[in-house]
Amino acid sequence: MARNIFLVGPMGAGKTTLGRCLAKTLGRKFYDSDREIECRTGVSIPVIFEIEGEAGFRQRESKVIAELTQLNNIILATGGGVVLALENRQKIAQRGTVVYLYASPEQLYRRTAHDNSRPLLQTENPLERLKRLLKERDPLYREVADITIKTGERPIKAVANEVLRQLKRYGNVHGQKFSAIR
Ligand SMILES: Nc1ncnc2c1ncn2[C@@H]1O[C@H](COP(=O)(O)OP(=O)(O)OP(=O)(O)O)[C@@H](O)[C@H]1O
Ligand SMILES: O=C(O)C1=C[C@@H](O)[C@@H](O)[C@H](O)C1
Ligand SMILES: [Mg+2]
Repeated sequence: MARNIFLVGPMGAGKTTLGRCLAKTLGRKFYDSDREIECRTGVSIPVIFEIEGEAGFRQRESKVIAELTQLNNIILATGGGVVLALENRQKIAQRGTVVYLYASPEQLYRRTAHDNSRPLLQTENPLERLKRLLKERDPLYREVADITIKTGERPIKAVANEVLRQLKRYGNVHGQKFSAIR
């Protein structure tokens, strides 16, 4: 049985985009904790933040993480704040190989500036917010990560290939067939 692959990292790191790409290449089922919360509630994340606050959202997130980490052979893109709760960090670290996607605050800003689906970035100065969040959370991402990948300015497919190389070295995709992404 292949171990789960969990993607962690800040908003805009590419967890959702890369997770989909990896799942397709590896023939595994893909989940996204943010999408799962939206499906279950029937509303968008900004609406959940508006009605229940961040605390309400975090409770829903922990419930989803507890359930999804029980599955096998999946690829899971997590929300950027999943690592804040110790219980989430423990479950993620125990139940899969964890890949931390790193990008600089400036890169994250460029990738997230075009959409308003991230309530924590709806501020006067989203770049400053990203810097602060990354400073606070980087040690937590590193605490759970088995593999850290700098996404830099590389296109998604190049990042996906690097993740695949590392996972292979790590033994996660050992024995599994996957076609290199071109
Ligand atoms: N390596 C990359 N190079 C260029 N653009 C990228 C890269 N990775 C992601 N992007 C783009 O950045 C945007 C955000 O990516 P994505 O939604 O996958 O991030 P995320 O890590 O899932 O964020 P969140 O935590 O908010 O869910 C998307 O438009 C995606 O196409
Ligand atoms: O970094 C965060 O705290 C968040 C990231 C997104 O994935 C969503 O989970 C939500 O917008 C909060
Ligand atoms: Mg995402």
